[in-house]
Amino acid sequence: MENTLGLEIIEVVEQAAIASSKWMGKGEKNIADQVAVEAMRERMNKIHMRGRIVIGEGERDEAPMLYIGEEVGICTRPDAANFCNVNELVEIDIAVDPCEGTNLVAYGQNGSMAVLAISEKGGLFAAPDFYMKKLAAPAAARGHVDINKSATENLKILSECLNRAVEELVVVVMDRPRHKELIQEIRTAGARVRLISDGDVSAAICCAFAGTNIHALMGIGAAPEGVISAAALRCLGGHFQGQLIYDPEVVQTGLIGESREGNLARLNEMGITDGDKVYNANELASGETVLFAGCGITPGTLMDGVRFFHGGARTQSLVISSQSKTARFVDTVHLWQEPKTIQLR
Ligand SMILES: O=C(COP(=O)(O)O)[C@@H](O)[C@H](O)[C@H](O)[C@H](O)COP(=O)(O)O
Ligand SMILES: [Mn+2]
Ligand SMILES: [Mn+2]
Repeated sequence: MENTLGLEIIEVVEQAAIASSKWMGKGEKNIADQVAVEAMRERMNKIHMRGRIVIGEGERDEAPMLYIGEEVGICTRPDAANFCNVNELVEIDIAVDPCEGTNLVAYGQNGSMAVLAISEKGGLFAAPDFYMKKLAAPAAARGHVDINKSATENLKILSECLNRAVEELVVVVMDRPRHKELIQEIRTAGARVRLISDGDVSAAICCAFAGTNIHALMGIGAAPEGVISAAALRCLGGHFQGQLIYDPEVVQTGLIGESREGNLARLNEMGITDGDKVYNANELASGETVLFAGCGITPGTLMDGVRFFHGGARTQSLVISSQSKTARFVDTVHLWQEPKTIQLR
């Protein structure tokens, strides 16, 4: 799967990032999102594949493009037989967030990316549009930290696994009222907190890279983003656990349905009978082959944002593969005109 898709999915996230970054700092989050969706979909539909969106822009009929269940790729077209040997192609599932951190783009802040994860059919957990309690940490702490333990206990374990004092640990937490106590607990334990307004996918992935000075992600963010983060961390061997949150009182912000009971019933309808189950990275991204791709829209810890120059743009992407066990940082110069000289720095 990697051989045929690797380069193409880089272009998919690059195109989404370039389109969205044109709206950077313009205060128009919906447009920054919409153009990313359109660009991602257009490039995706040029790939020789039979893809299906399992995490996308919303349920069928509610979002017109990249909606859950939408089929993408040349080989899903009615006239596919003219282009592809349909029976030979592996069916793949795709989780997308064409603009992860729409507010960050709209307000010109760091940390937004165009992201996607791919696996063979059934290889990604089709997370409902709910919230998810998340715990991400470096590979050295995988299986040692535990989402069921307190933040204080996990910080002590992290400190042992990483061989650094709790005071030397940095935990990313989304700046939300629901995390007031969590933030206090982390600070009391002695660790330092980096509060982010949006963009917890980037924070989760940073945990798996030494040198980012991010050692854990704790707290509640969106469930679909949890699956995309898990896909990357599964490939990198990092720690990721996620637990769906269905109680509106716990979340305190955002739309999550009317009641705890109603949400549990909705989960049941989707076949999720244990609403409290804790999923690890291998369960959220269980496929034999998993690929993650992300491209910076605005500058971030792992990747630079899109930089325009006269007649082109430069992007930085990250492609992670479970198959080749690689994390490739890809630096691309996109030329829209005949170049005279390519400016490297
Ligand atoms: O920041 C985020 C928003 O994603 P997007 O809508 O694609 O721009 C995500 O990283 C978060 O995981 C999540 O969506 C956020 O925590 C939602 O929670 P809230 O803002 O408190 O309702
Ligand atoms: Mn998002
Ligand atoms: Mn988004």
